Amino acid sequence: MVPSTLIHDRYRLLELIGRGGMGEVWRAHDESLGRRVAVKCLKPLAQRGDAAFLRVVRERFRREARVAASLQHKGVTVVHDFGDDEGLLYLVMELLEGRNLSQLLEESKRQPLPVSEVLDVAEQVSAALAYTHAQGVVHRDLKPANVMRTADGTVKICDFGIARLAHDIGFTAKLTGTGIAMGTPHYMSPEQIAGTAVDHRSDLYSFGCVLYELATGAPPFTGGDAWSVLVGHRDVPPEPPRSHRPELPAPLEEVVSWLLSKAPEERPDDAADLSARLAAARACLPARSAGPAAYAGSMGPADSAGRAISAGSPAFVGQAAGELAGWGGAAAREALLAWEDPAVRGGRRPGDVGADDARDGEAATEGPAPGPVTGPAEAAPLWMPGWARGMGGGLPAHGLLARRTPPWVGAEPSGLSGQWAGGGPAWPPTADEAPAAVAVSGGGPRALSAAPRARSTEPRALSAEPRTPGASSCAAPADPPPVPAHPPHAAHPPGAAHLSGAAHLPGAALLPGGAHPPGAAHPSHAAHPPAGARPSGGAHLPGPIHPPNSGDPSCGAHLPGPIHPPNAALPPDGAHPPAAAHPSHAAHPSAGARPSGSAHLPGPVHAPNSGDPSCRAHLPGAAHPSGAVHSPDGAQPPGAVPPSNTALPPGGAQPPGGAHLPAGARPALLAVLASRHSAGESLGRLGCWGEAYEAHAAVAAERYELLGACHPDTLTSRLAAGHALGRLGRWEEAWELCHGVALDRARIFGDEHPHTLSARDESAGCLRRLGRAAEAVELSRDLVAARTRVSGPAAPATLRALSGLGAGLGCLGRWEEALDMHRHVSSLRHRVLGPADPETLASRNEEAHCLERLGRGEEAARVYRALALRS
Ligand SMILES: Nc1ncnc2c1ncn2[C@@H]1O[C@H](COP(=O)(O)OP(=O)(O)OP(=O)(O)O)[C@@H](O)[C@H]1O
Repeated sequence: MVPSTLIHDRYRLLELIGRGGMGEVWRAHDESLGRRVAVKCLKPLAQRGDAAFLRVVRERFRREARVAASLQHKGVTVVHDFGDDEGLLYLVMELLEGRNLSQLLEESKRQPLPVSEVLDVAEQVSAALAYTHAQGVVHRDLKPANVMRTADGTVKICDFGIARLAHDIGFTAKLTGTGIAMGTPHYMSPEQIAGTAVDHRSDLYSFGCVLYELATGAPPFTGGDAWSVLVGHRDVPPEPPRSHRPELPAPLEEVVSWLLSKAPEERPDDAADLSARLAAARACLPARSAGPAAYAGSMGPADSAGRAISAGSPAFVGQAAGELAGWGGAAAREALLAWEDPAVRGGRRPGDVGADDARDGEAATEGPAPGPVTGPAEAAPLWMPGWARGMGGGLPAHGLLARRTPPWVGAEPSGLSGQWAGGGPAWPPTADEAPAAVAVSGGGPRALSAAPRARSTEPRALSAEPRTPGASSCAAPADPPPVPAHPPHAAHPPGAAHLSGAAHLPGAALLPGGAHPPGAAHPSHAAHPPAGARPSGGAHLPGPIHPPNSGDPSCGAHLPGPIHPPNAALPPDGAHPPAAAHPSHAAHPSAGARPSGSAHLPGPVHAPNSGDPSCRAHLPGAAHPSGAVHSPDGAQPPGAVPPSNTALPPGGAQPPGGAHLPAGARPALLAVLASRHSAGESLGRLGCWGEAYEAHAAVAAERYELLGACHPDTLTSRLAAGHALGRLGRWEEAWELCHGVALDRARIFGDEHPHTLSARDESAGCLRRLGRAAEAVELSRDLVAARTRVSGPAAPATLRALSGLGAGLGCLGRWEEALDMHRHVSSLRHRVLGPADPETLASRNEEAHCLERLGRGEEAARVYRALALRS
């Protein structure tokens, strides 16, 4: 948009106030009523060219705007009007003259606010939330940028309803059924991160994060990268605010900690419940600051003479330090003054979880912070993760500075002020792109070539055990997988190779305590994929990949080494000559000795439940780790597990790695990996596919090392890495990974196990994307048959397979057949899931698309119209 634009012949845009993920906010003039207003223009969506989808969005916008307009509370921004001006969705609000809390923090150089102001904001926001929650309205994206403080000190929450709209359309939660909200990572509740049900208590958690930031200067979790923030919310108890600022009144700390309870049921049930404690906190204030903060202008705290002062100014520090003297004495006063010290400000900030210097460096290379550079230039990059800048969390929202576009809007050309251009994945994914609870696409062998995260970068305070197994889609098993810790290298007879973990030599019993029989292969070989071994990876399953006591049928006690691929050039009994034990002389088959990735047929490799004897019998690392490729020249080809962690040191010394951890460390490390996996999932849901990929690849590599290539968890991670790569558009690699995992799972679980089928689903999707439609159709037909046998003809998974088949037929130009398929699916979904279910709507949409392609425009339009009404 440009200044002077007249919207709906009524609202003249005057000046851009700011820009967020959803659109731009303008100071405007209502020419009809002759008053100043704020107009939020949503970013245009039309370029997506999906008429039905746009209708759905418009309808949702209207619905949410109506809800927002119905809210009447002095703590909620008034919505006067909304509309659709030739495709431009806009919202007219009262014009708030003031600053949002993010701006206030930036302007105060991220100094914490004086306590009286924190309390003032707490009281006003809790009153507003108590009201809106009583109306049944959940904000879902509460953050400092969405809370305005006006010149007279009134605090108002913005964006009710609009945040929900963003949630609905931005990340297709409704369309895929994943239930994930588009939230701001620094303020996201654990349940938003987990993608589970979100209610008003999620707002209370976000509110706790906001208060934490106001009180300490930083949100509770601000790690050096995305996963550490997400893992922090999910698993790490926040550091008590008073550990950062001892002078905070204890009741205020209690309120913040209560709000930040991980489990919703442990939070207050009602924001009104906070009032007593907030009053108690206010009672702790010295008399002169016990009342509501005085405001002079809109810039922040006022000095004793009522002049506006900058929070970073000496006057501000003096004032706040004066408060401290009342509660915490000289030490507290010093603590606050220390914030002024550049050395303190440049170091770790409250809530940092695991941001090591290397990561900080990485973050710093991502470009200049989009926020106003009001603080010391060196401070922000050191503790604010680069990815978060692009996501708007806790960052200035006043939009006059560059801001990275969220991935979901990146694909659309801007129709506003030209600031939103950028590439991004196609959006939203269709239902068949998201067959599992978390959408799956593909990934590539290179998924595993990323070096694993240095352990030093892991959250320092991660709990040793998974907090709520099963709560996330890939929680660690309550008990670690049955992989005994490897005894110290010294325990092995000289020259003897070692069996890794619980792997068994054919005919050889595993010695108690994981002792290794002489002659067993060295575990490091598991990490040295032989020639021709192929990678796997891909689909992202919504839960632990293996049942709780995952008796891996083919790998026995979780072979820590590679899986033997079919047709591998191995001795029939699977035993390997001693020479093969060391990677440097391993008897890697030549590249031609086994089928390369593309030579594998995408169907079953072994009979169902065959208990793949090769998998059980082969020594770990012997010849064929399924998860890796070893090129003849020894270079790690795409998909190989990073060699850095796996190289066998000269002289046969044990390589560093999980297999050599002290036994007690293993469960903790596995739990950390599970958390990191979940964080990767959350990143994916947030559209950060590059980072999701890195997280999954790193976890895959570490699981490979700890658990072996054919452990179900390793495969899950590899599949997830593949999925992320697919979302990055690297379909060839995605297919390699998905296909490989499908093969491995077929061996481990059997051909018709749901996990196997999920991976094959993904393979089919990749094939379609690669234009290998005939193969995709063939695979989809097999899948439909298998899903029907396993789950029944109307099971959601079967319907997704059918939908994939329809999509493949469409790719082949067989639109009539595709239409039949989609109609069949939508009628079943209609019956099973209901007419308004997103999956039902998605298949109706496919139907309409087929009709269009068949030149049956009127019928297509009818379906689109029905869809728009339905939504
Ligand atoms: N009614 C209003 N009056 C004045 N300024 C407003 C009003 N509503 C929002 N703003 C300001 O406009 C700017 C942009 O707001 P917007 O809601 O688009 O972005 P955001 O909340 O920072 O990000 P996102 O939309 O991604 O959550 C912010 O600085 C916000 O404080």
